[in-house]
Amino acid sequence: MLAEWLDQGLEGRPPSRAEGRVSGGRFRLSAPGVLELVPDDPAPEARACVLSVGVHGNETAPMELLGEVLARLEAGQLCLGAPLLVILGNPEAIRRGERYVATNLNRLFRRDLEEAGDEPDRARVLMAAVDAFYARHAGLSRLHYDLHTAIRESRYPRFVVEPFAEAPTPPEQWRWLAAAGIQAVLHQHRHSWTFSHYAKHYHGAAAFTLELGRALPFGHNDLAPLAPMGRLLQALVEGREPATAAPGTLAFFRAEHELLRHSEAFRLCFPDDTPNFSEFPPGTRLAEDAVAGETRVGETPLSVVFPNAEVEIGARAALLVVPSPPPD
Ligand SMILES: O=C(O)CCC(=O)N[C@@H](CCC(=O)O)C(=O)O
Ligand SMILES: [Zn+2]
Repeated sequence: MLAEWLDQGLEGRPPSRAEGRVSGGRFRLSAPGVLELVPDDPAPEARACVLSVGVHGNETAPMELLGEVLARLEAGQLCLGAPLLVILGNPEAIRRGERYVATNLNRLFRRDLEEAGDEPDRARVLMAAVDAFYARHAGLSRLHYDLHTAIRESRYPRFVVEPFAEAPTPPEQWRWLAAAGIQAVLHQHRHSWTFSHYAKHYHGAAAFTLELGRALPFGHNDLAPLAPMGRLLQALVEGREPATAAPGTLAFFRAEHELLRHSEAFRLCFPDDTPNFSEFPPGTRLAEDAVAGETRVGETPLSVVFPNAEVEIGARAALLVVPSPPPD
């Protein structure tokens, strides 16, 4: 039923059952594409976990990975030990195989959102679902992993974005992520109104956007490099303490500037296939814009992450980042 729920959601079919049991607990569909699972007895190490996929409709590997975890739960190979909120972010975009339909859902997670339209409405549904879920499990530590894949190759194929927020990241996260095959961490320098930022900023959750390789169509993903991440997700589902590794394997970066597209006549001055975390020396011209003029690297080399000249006007066209010391 659970893996079937994911397939039905992807195909736009209504689910065959809105609630039922799995080993160790019960599940309920609380909104389209929103599945809540509640254990009979939460394990001592359980966190209240939000696991989201498909916030961008063309990022399929996380949906396949989470589908495998749900299939194991359904088959009785895992026993539910923690409350989970499993979210299919943008079902219509998933059905179309597109990043978004009208506007980027992952910029809309703010409580003062006033925009009208399908994606703003979806953001409101998801914010309400997260608020209600964390309120129902108020005694537990909060976690949100928002699973994505990136448009381009990357010097670090698997990395996380740590949203900017007051709440510090619990240090165990670095050990879990290192054991799960994450290679780099990018600390955001300002509010970004992404889904993971929402959970961290408004709920104090340990929250990340996880980039798990490149965005490819269904059936073209190699899930083998994501096996350690699959094991981390399984541990969270069972409420077990996940495997840990020394965080010394993680490369840490912090965002220094956000390059915005201000006009139609915006272009990036480097090839489209430049991998994430490519470094440019001082003086390099990075972008030209009819309104903002040109952007050049200053005295310190800058690396570029998520370069995309095709974003909506006013949106982020790249993050410019520098290495940073590991957190204490
Ligand atoms: O590869 C790209 O250019 C985009 C991949 C992607 O969707 N990244 C997320 C990052 C969210 C964050 O900054 O936390 C996004 O752009 O929404
Ligand atoms: Zn994405």
